[in-house]
Amino acid sequence: MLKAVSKAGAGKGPVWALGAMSGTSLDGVDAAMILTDGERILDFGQSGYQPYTRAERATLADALGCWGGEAAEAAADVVEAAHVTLLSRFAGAEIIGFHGQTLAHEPRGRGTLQVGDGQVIANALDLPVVWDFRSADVRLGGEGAPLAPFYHFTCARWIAEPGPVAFLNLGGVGNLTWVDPRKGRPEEDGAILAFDTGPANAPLNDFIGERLGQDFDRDGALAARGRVEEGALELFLAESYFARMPPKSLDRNDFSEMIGLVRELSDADAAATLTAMCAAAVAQGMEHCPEPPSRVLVTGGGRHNPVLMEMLRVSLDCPVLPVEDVGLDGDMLEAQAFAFLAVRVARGMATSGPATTGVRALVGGGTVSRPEDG
Ligand SMILES: Nc1ncnc2c1ncn2[C@@H]1O[C@H](COP(=O)(O)OP(=O)(O)OP(=O)(O)O)[C@@H](O)[C@H]1O
Ligand SMILES: CC(=O)N[C@H]1[C@@H]2OC[C@@H](O2)[C@@H](O)[C@@H]1O[C@H](C)C(=O)O
Repeated sequence: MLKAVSKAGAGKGPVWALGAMSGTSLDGVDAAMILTDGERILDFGQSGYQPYTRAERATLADALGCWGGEAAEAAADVVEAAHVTLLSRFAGAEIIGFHGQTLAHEPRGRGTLQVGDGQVIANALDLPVVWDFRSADVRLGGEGAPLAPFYHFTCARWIAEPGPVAFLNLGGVGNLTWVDPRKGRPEEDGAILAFDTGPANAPLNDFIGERLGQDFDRDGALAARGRVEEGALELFLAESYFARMPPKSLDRNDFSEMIGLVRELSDADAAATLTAMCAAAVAQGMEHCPEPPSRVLVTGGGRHNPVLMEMLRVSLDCPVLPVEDVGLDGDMLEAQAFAFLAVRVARGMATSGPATTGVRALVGGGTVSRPEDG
């Protein structure tokens, strides 16, 4: 067992790593394997998804914003159980990258909290587990998020992108990574600029849940029938977050009050307006890119929403494509990112830096837990 981590840690060759991500949408856990040496992607492997039940989702939702206590412990139990169920279906991994579920994120305040416990996962799977990826970055003055950008850089190299390109993740929260793959490594000056754009699907999901008891606006069907309320959109864009220079990051519920801006509207108009807010936040964020990217490659569940994708196409000055168009898997990219980052942590490589989280210097965040005997 110990051999596995020292092998992944000390060696230079590629290893199969298994990454798992429980995102801010609270829909479930994604897991994926990649073959990597922490610098390159050599192959993609098995992937899988474990949805949370309605009751599990409610337990997680109740714990959002908690820094401890019973609600957070109950959430940790749910997260650990779902991960053990999902990850035990995989074979051949040498190391696991376990992101966990973010319950609270206040990088300039109390810190950042992802549950559950990587040691529990290490013991159950009998593999070394890298986890708590964000705390070290926050302790050193960084935002602790986003962390996928070093992986996005590597993806840009994998697709042999000739110049600057942007990756846009549309999960519960949105995040944008501008990368210049002409630079040799993600740590180099000018290789990356990354930040959270604003809320993405979370407020829309919450609204749809509140009004219609559904999980989300499937295929944008409701928004497609609505009209965007420009006044509400303007009020939303007046939030100081959008003018703030990156790096910057958000907690899932930082913009939860924006539902108030659409409360008086019909279901369809409210859905259209919340969808437009997500797209407008991205458009504002694009202004921060050091130079225009040739295209925006979209990952995360929001790329399945044709209304949102069309709004992005109308408001951005470059092609907007799902990452599948370049051969990547937009449902698994974040899980792959934490597999990649696990190998980097095990090998003492950086996982974030001034251009991704605003941390003072390059930092390799993450704790390594090895399986305990017994
Ligand atoms: N067919 C679809 N139509 C509309 N929206 C969709 C569709 N499929 C997924 N979504 C949206 O995508 C969300 C899930 O996205 P994803 O799995 O990327 O989120 P996450 O990984 O939990 O979040 P984050 O990246 O913020 O951590 C769903 O909750 C829903 O809002
Ligand atoms: C604190 C936290 O969990 N942030 C998530 C969240 O979900 C999207 C966005 O906000 C991003 O900043 C981050 O996740 C991705 C995987 C990241 O770290 O790159």
